[in-house]
Formats: sequence, structure tokens, C-alpha cells
Amino acid sequence: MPPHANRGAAVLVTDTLPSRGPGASSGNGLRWLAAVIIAILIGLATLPFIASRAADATMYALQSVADKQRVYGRLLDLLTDAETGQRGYVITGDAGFLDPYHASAAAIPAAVRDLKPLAAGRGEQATLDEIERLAQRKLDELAATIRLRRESGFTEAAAIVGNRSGKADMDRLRLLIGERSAALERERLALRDRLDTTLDYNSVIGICAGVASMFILGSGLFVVTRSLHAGSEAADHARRLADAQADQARQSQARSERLTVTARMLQAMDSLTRTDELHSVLPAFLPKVLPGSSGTVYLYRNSRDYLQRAAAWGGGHHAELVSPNHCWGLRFGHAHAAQTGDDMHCPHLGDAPPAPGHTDLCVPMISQGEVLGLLSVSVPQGPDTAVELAAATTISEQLAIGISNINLREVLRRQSTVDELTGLYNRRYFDETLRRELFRAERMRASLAVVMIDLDHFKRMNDTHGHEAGDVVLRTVGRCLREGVRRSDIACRYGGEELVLVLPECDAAAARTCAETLRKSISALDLHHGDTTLPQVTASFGIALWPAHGEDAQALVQSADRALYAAKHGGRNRVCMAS
Ligand SMILES: Nc1nc2c(ncn2[C@@H]2O[C@H](COP(=O)(O)OP(=O)(O)OP(=O)(O)O)[C@@H](O)[C@H]2O)c(=O)[nH]1
Repeated sequence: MPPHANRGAAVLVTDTLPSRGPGASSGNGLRWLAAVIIAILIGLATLPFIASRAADATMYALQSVADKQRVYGRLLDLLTDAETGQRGYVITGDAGFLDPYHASAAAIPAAVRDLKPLAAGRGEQATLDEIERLAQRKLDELAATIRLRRESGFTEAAAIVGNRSGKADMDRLRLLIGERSAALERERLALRDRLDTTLDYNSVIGICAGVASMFILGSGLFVVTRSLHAGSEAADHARRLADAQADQARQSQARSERLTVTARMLQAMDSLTRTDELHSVLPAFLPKVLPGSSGTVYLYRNSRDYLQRAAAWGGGHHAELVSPNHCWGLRFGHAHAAQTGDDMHCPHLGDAPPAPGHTDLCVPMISQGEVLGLLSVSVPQGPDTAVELAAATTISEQLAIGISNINLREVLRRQSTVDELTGLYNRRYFDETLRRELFRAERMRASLAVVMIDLDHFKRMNDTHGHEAGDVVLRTVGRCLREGVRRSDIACRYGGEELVLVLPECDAAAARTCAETLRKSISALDLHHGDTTLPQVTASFGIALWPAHGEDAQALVQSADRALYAAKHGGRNRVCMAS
């Protein structure tokens, strides 16, 4: 509260009213009124602060849980990389396979150490002790096998890998890390519920602040009217008091509203699965969080050479791509403001200096020490400029939290829908997608094709050149399918060496053309494993069309399977259409 506000109340009480005689009861009334107003002002100043602290605490708790999920996920990736590197070296003897093993073996103890201080209680501490012990034993086992391969050759090392002693440890590690990840996901959902409740309290506080400010304004008017009778000097005091009170109430309400809108924005971001959906959420919230502003949110591209526009609002300059060298905020690693033509102006904002009466602010969005992108914003100058700039900096931190959570969800979703070996979608994704695409085809009265693909004599490839060589073939064919279909087509691994395509809005002629093109591409693949050139690979294709060959997913897949069977029996390396 500004110092003059209280002083005004004191002057009002002592200066304008006699303390004895007929005016004494009216003086008592004003004293009570002043006391009530002071109590309300204290409430207006402290309640939003307490509510915003509670919301902040919950948001940061959400961030900590996401951090922990990330470290557990990274630990599992490192263990898998170490084991994959060891297997590659044991099978091929090629030391190049040991690069991921060495990198992961060095990073695993550090990842476990990072997790230990984050443990929430004795249960998790005990789990982490067990993870640390198993991870160390796993690393010892991997190192011993690698040593044996180097000194005694493939057969002895393969015998150790084959006796599966290390598999039990790896399975147990997967189980422990999986259970912790699931528990963290439950904790994250509980924290989201708590954030909802805090926001509801916040809305109530906002409404109360509105009512209280009406009361204070009414009281101020009342006091002014009374004071006019008592003298103009007292009236001035009262007016200043009323102005200060109104200003206080306005600021409290604005802060409370900003906090509520920010939290709603984070909730909306929580429902996104990809960062390229940000443009559908941020422009609806950022103009309310930073009134009168315009700006752009940029995210680093995967190559990290440029930042790409993810969302923009208001007028002004919104370049599509920004070089990190063209932003002073990114180069300094902290917020950079330019108010006049003399200030250092970011080149990505164009040649013009800041618009008259505006400040340009560039804030790097940082999460976990990693710069995810840039918030570039232009805010109008006025009595509250400092408050607005501080708010923009806080918003950038919260955007960074929301964006890093979207990235985490994107990684988890990818892990659960994509087959690791081929990079194609997995069987579960195929089942869900085919059902969904059939509904869509029905609604739009469009055609749809399912193409089953099976590699020919693949067992012979495994038996002659080894399972690793078979994996190389599957991986290469997977890439061939991914690159050979339209963006709207869905290429999946159905199981083993069987693959399947869902081709929406595709008739018989187009499906046959697509299958023939892929068949030729597969048979033209130039395949190598180590120093060995692998024999030509061919595949057989079975096509079924909706609704002619099956009205539901199961019937359609069965028809495609029968057509595939016919292709095999017709001599393989051919395309057959269901009859
Ligand atoms: N390398 C490797 N082989 C796999 C994988 N999944 C399945 N296979 C092998 O694929 C082979 C499938 O063989 P079969 O079903 O007998 O068929 P085929 O030899 O391809 O003969 P046709 O289909 O009749 O042309 C088996 O040897 C499986 O072990 C995998 O992920 N990697």
C-alpha cells in the first residue's frame, strides 16, 4: 500500500472531526470505516499474493515431476543404448558399435546420481538403491562380455550373451523404472487437479476484489461528501485516499486476472500433443496476459540452426525464421529491452526502431538450462511498463515449462506408437488408426485400401546371414515404405517380417500402383551388412478395398491377408488384389 494511503486515513480521522461534543459519535463512525477500509486493503494486498504463491508452487511442483520423468526416461534410454552397443560389437566385432556403449556407460552412474537427491521418501530411495546396484551389475556384465569378445572371439562372448544372465537384470531395471514413471504420471495428474482448485479460489478472490473495490469507492465518495462540509483540505486527503485505494484495487484485480489467464493458458497447452499446434492456443491468451501487446513465439528447429515462428499475435513484424545471431536476447542469454532508436535493436525485428511509445522485449525461453525458443514482444509504454516487462519475463518462463512438457509428451507418444527397429507405426497404432480411418471413410463416403506386405523367404536370409542382417533388411524396407507413401498414408509393422499400409481415399487402381511402386523399390534395394553384400530382397503384396472386400477392420485385414497368401502361392514378388 502506498505510504500516503494510511497517512490519509489518519489525517481524515484526526483532522476533519472534533473528538468531543456532538460530532464525537460521527467521528467514531469514520474511525470504524477507516479501520474496515484498512483491513480490506490489507486483504486485497495479501490474498492475491498468497493465491499466486500457491499456484506458482503447484506449477513448479508440476515442473519437478516432469524433470524426474525425463531423467528416468533418459536412464532407460542409456541402459538400452549400452546393451545395444555391446550386442552390436559382440555380433560384428566392429568397434564402431562401442561408441554408444561408452557414451552410455559413462552417463548411467551420473543419471542415477542425478535422481537420488530427487527421491521423495524411503520407498523411492530404496528403489533407486536397487536401480543403482542393478545398473552397476549390468555395466560390469557388458564390460566383461566386450573384453571376452576382444580377447577370445565371437563364440565365447556370444555364449555369455546367450545364457541370458544379464537379461534378468535388464528386465528388472525396465520394471522398476516403468513403475516409477507410472507413479510420477499419477502424481502429475494429481498436481493438475490441485492447480484447478487453486485457480477456482483465485477466481473467487478476483470477484471479492471487485466487490471490495466498489465498497471502497463508495466509502471514498461518502467520505469526500462528508469532508466537503469539514473543509477543502480534508476533502483533498480523502480524494487522494480514494484514488490510492482504487488504484490498489485495480492492480490487485489485474494481477489476479493475469494469473488466472496464464494458468488457463498452461492448462490449454497441457492438452496439446505437438508444438506445431501452439498457434491454435497462444494467440487466444497472450493478448489478455499482456494487454495492448503484439509479439511472436519462436521455437528452435530440430537442426537448431534457426528459430521458427510457432505463434504470433497483434500487428507488427513477425519474421517466419530467425537466426540466433540476430537476437540480442538469445546472444546475451537473458531478457533484452529496446525503447528508442538509440538502444540496441534486434535485427530480426527489421530495420525500423521500436514503434513510438512501445518497448521491444526479447526473452529467451529456457527450461532445464536448455534454450527452447524466444518470446519477442512489443509492449506499450505507460505507468505500468515495468510491471508489464516483468510479467513478460515471467510468462516466458511459464511458456518454457509448457513447451518442454509438450516435447516430453511428444517423445512418450512416439515411443508408445512407433516400432523401434523399422521406424514404422506399431501394431497397436495400426489397429486404432484403421478403425478411425474407416469411420472417416464412411462419413466422407470415400474409398480406403489396406495393403498387407510380407518379405519373401526371410527365414532363409536370417539363417544364412544371421539375425542382425535380417534386422538391417527390416530397417531398410521400413525406411523404403515410410519414404514411398503419401503423408496421409499410414505404414505400420504388423508383426515379425509382416508390414501393412492403410491408404485413405485410395481406389483399386491407385492402391495397385502404390503397391507395384513399393514392390519394385524393395527389389531394387542395395543391402549390405558389415562387409557382406546381402542378396536381393523381394516382397509379396495383398490388397483389400473398403467396402468391397470387407465392411469392418477385421474383415478387411482378413481379405488383404488372403490376397497376400495368393501372391505367395502365385510365385511371390507380386501384387494380388482380393477377389
Ligand atoms: N531378423 C529378424 N527376423 C525376424 C524378425 N521378426 C521375424 N523374423 C523372422 O522372419 C522369418 C519369417 O519366416 P516365415 O514366416 O517362415 O516366412 P519366410 O521365410 O519369409 O517365407 P515366406 O513368407 O513364405 O516367403 C522367421 O525366421 C522369423 O524369425 C525380426 O524382428 N528380425
